[in-house]
Amino acid sequence: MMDPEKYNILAGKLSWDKEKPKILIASTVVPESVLELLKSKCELILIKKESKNHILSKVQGVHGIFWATKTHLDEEIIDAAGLNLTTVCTMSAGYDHIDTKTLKLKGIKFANTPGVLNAAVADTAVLLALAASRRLHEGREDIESGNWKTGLQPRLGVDISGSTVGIIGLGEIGQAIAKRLVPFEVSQFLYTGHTEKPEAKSLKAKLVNLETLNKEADFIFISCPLNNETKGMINKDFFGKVKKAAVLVNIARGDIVEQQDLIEALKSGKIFAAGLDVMTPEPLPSDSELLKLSNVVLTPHIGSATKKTREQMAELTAHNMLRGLGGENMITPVNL
Ligand SMILES: O=C(O)C(=O)CO
Repeated sequence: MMDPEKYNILAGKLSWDKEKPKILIASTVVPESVLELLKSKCELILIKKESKNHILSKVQGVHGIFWATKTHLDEEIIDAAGLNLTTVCTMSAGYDHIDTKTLKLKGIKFANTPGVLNAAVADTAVLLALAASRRLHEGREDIESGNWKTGLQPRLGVDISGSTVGIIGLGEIGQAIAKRLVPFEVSQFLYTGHTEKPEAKSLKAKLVNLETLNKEADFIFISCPLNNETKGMINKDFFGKVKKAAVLVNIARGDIVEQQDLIEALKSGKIFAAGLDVMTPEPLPSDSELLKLSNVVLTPHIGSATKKTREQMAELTAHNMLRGLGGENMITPVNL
């Protein structure tokens, strides 16, 4: 349910001098309650097809872009919007699909939706870690193919209890993953990052470099943003040093991992298993080699896909948009 007071929004007070501002909403996933709120203040231009040409044909003259698609919001679309455009809000935490350089150059305000999805994404990470380490996919295959052996199961998994968990990027999502794993009796948490995180103290997590995490972690969680520094960071070199019984979980972005190198590592037994919510490309083609591997558990980028979380993301995006258009401080702006 929408709570107009939640963000202390100027919902009632917001008014425009002349006509209502126009917002392009590139989404079919925005809840009706959020559309209603926006409709009361703005003229909405709804994009029902995710095709770039369709978006280009609708975007001209808009004041705001509410972006809830993984389509690249690139310079061409931003240019096509024209000079009215003041505010872009993405209904996502990550914004590697947004041309922030062009937004900055043009002085366009930008906001994302951090925070509200931490729990859902961290839950997905734990789901994948357990599923991959306990060979969920292979077990299912055994049942389906009639290969379920009687007696004690020979397909042995690896334990989280007593393990060393490495978290690449101890931001809010990384911390939420670690907090969920504490009751699993993890032996120690390692994390990588540029600086020590104050929150790491209560988790007794130790800041290490990627090389140390690579060599020591039994479970490796990727929870950092995709950028020039992290693109392709988990590659052949990494898999050359990883523990044979290690489990890799990626809930961040597919491009942080060199996917072909991961496939080779999974096939050759350099790594035990992987649980991936993100991959390259998305959607993954149905003939991808990843789908042929038994030691991989895949989910189709469902990290934030719960009803409550998506409603909260949409609400936050809407409130950012109204504030941005109204010249107020946005709730979760990105400093470009
Ligand atoms: O919001 C995001 O960036 C996500 O990818 C959620 O899974």
